[in-house]
Amino acid sequence: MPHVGVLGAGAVGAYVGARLLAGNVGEGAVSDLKVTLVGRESLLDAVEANGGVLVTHTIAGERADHVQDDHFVVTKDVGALADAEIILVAVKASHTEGVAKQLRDLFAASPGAAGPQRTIISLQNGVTNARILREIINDEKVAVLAGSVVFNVVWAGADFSQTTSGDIVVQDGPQASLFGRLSTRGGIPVVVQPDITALQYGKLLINLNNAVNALAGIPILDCFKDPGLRRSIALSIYEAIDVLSRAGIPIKSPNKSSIYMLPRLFSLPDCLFRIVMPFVIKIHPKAKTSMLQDLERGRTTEIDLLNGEIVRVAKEHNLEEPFVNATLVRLVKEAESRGSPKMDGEQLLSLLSPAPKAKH
Ligand SMILES: CC(C)(CO)C(=O)C(=O)O
Repeated sequence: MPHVGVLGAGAVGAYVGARLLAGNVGEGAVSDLKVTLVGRESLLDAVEANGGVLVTHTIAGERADHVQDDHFVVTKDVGALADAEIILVAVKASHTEGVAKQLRDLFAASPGAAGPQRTIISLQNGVTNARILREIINDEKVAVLAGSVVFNVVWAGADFSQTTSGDIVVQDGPQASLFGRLSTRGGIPVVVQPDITALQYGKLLINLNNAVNALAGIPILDCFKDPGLRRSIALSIYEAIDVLSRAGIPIKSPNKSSIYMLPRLFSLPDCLFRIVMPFVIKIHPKAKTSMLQDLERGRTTEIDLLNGEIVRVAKEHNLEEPFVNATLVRLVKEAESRGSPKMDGEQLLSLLSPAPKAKH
């Protein structure tokens, strides 16, 4: 019976864990599965208040599955992952180093508890997590695979709803195909690829909309109705593509549409945007980016690893500071202490246009 652990069972982590169970336990299941969700007190409380049941809604709403806690464990204790063959890391990118140290110590204290091989799959936003986990854990019996979740999840109580379409992409390696099979049976298709770095940068470009969404403070669909907010997203993506290409970093789309089309799509006038958008991605009216959800929960965001990564790459390659993304980093950092400023498109666009240089 495979044991899959989720370390950082927030919106995405608990959703993926619950979908694995929905597709792989009970009547007609091909394999039996044990899932351990390591999360915060709020998850434990929500599951208890819901009679030990987790509910998941897939994007089209065609499936609402209930999984009972005789199939899973929810806990705050990382030690519960000692015998997990596969550990999905879904903590915020700012916590990667901390959990890597916890896992390193756990594995050192329980060698062999999960058999000859452990696999860690990073399901986090950003491009550096798998490397950090690999470097800190530094154990030849532990494979660390990069991964990327290309959809959004909104969490309320013990209810987890997938609110945009998209798959999971995972770097090939030990147990990647087992995870892929389990997840696909649970209704989340997994694409396994030998190297996913270019795809991770592609996902990062999609994630640049998180900052605009967080500053607007409204659901993604409402955000996309404002041409100024759409233009702000387009500007940040154009600028990022420019920085990454000048730095020689390849970019590949993690979904079916071309990543280079994305800023053009966001620059379309309302009437065209409304026609084209549904062909690119399905979005539920409740969808809010993880960055806005973080601001609403009073947490620090992943801004440094998203728009901040573009600023970092520019600096590393001695390029001019990317004004739009640097400004978004500054504004989101201010919002982390004050809450979302709930800007409209015109307000945000005016801040994203550099002041004209003084004439001598
Ligand atoms: C909404 C989505 C899918 C893309 O920005 C996301 O990854 C997030 O919320 O972090």
